[in-house]
Amino acid sequence: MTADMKSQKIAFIGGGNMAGAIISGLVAKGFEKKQITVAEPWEVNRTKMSEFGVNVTTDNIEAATGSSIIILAVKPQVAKSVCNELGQKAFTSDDALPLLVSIAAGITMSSLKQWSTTSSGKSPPVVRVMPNTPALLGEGASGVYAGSDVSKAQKEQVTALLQSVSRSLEWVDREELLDAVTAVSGSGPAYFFAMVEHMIASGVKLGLSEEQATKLASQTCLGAGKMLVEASDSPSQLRKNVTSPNGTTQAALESFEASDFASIVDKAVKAASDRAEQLGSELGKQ
Ligand SMILES: NC(=O)C1=CN([C@@H]2O[C@H](COP(=O)(O)OP(=O)(O)OC[C@H]3O[C@@H](n4cnc5c(N)ncnc54)[C@H](OP(=O)(O)O)[C@@H]3O)[C@@H](O)[C@H]2O)C=CC1
Ligand SMILES: O=C(O)[C@@H]1CCC=N1
Repeated sequence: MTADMKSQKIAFIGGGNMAGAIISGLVAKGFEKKQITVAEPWEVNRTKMSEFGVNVTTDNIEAATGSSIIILAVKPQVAKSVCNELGQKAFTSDDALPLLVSIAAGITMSSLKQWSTTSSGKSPPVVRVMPNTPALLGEGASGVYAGSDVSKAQKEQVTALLQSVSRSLEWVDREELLDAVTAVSGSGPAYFFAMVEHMIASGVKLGLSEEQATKLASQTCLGAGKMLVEASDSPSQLRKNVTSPNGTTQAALESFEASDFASIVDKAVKAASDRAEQLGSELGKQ
């Protein structure tokens, strides 16, 4: 972490799953616990957040006031009311407004800026980030898009923040590409969890104990993931390396293909991307 980041006050508005994953990663990477404040209405989540040693409050304005970076970590459906509240009550200084970093799926930069406009007509610089829950272990993948009024220093701060929790950090130059990021890596962990759930169920049907099947399938997912990231071979070559001619893997892959595996995955990823776009347009009209 840079010395500059150590002096920044960072507020999270919403202390749920994704905020918890990011905060856990930040604390593990040496961010000062006292530089982070989480505003969260639900006591159960406040207790979880306070276990990280960070400041916790129920008051969004208290968390946001004096912070140079405000991370909007509420559900998309709540983003408008929170932004309105920040614009009207937290962004009162005539000085430069803090950086608003939204992780909400689909919610567009123009909605975020419009909703958080102050009474004097100013809106904060906004960065949209699409992280994922492996941030919890410092193994996240994040996509980022910055508005044109975000300074170079602010981009560097966002990079430092996200690099602490993400192995892969991709800046995109068109906002709509964040819907693709959401569909591939934001929602992506759930696809692998679902695949492992099915593999465990199949292993149990074939006679393994649940514990054995869980350990074998989970470690296989981890091992394959590490090979994808660390080996120089492409995913396709790695698949070929496992697939002996007329062997067991070929039998399994042919079964996948008989159900049009590529089309199943393509439709699912497109559905996630479409839903992100739809959330942005539906909620943007409110
Ligand atoms: N989960 C994931 O894998 C990912 C999520 N995201 C995005 O992150 C955002 C948060 O998702 P996630 O963490 O899963 O959701 P959660 O519901 O777990 O967290 C949101 C938290 O915000 C709280 N909240 C509700 N209203 C307010 C308010 N007015 N002020 C402050 N806090 C409030 C909620 O409290 P309560 O429960 O009491 O309503 C809840 O604890 C979403 O916009 C999502 O699109 C992005 C990438 C991945
Ligand atoms: O399911 C969702 O809408 C959020 C965004 C990406 C992952 N979870």
